[in-house]
Amino acid sequence: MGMDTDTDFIELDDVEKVFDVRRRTGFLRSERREVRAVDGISFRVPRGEMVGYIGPNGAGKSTTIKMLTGILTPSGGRLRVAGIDPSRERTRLAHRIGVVFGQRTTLWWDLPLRDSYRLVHRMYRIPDARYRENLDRCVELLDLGELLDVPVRQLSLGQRMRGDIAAALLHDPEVLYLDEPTIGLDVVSKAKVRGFLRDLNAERGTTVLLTTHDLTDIEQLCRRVMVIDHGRLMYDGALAGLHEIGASERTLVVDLERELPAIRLESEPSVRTVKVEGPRQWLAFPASGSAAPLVARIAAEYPLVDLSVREPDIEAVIARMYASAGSS
Ligand SMILES: Nc1ncnc2c1ncn2[C@@H]1O[C@H](COP(=O)(O)OP(=O)(O)OP(=O)(O)O)[C@@H](O)[C@H]1O
Repeated sequence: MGMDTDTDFIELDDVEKVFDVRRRTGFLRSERREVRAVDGISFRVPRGEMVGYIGPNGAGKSTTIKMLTGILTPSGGRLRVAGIDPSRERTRLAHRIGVVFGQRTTLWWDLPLRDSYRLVHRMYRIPDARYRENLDRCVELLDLGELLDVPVRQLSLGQRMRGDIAAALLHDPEVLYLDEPTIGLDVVSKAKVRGFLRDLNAERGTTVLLTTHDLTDIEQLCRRVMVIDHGRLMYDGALAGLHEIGASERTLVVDLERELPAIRLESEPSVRTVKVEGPRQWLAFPASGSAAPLVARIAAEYPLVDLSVREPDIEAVIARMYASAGSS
């Protein structure tokens, strides 16, 4: 275990996962089809990094995570986590990774949290002192004190999620895979979970791979983000880079005195009205240009009440990335 496992802590080289799907096409007839859920992905994650892994539904995120835990065996390519081939040594790897799926719990539904944790304690053969120390820490930082004796099924979604995160951390994993850890949570619970993950990463150096549809999670937690679509890596880099990709257009939000047909400016052909909602209209214009002449023209030709300029947000940027990938 030298430098290599630290810089290439998670290692994927041209990893593929192909599913054979049978589809019924008629009575007694079916056809076989290949679904390339992951289609040749390569990346490295150094120890201690917190990386966002994002993409639209069906992009291949869960399939990647399942291969990283050893639940699924890759159809091709090479994959290592902490130097371990996950599907070959799933049990050995299990002692070094933690997994949290936002959509389903790994806790025992009818048991109080405390009992679930005791089972985890035994399953992973965690030394007693270590277990107590980790449990105390999680209880304090995740605010679980009052919840320990409540059966899991009686917990709110946010409480359960915090309970799940604690369960995944009791055995001191070096890597944490989080699949939608803030899905369905209210604002306060989201903030709590994010704060906890940030501290965990900073204090313990836990490597985190985070899948989410909530880009605020990424904004607040990850400096690096990977975007996957159709099983391929579309982007791997700083979050700021995603902004740049989309910086080609800004939006002018115009409030008129009354509802009018979409604004059209003969003198500004590069401006498009992208949305009309009552007296409010949204106009997209090139970021390289100035908004001032545009504003002057609109004021001259339309009954203008108010306006504001909006910078592109990453949601829009990613949507556009997908749109351009789909049309190529
Ligand atoms: N066991 C399976 N058998 C057949 N096809 C599968 C299987 N698991 C996933 N797929 C297909 O592989 C593709 C990728 O699925 P995957 O669940 O990895 O996407 P995802 O990015 O996690 O999506 P979501 O955000 O909706 O969870 C999809 O087309 C999916 O239908």
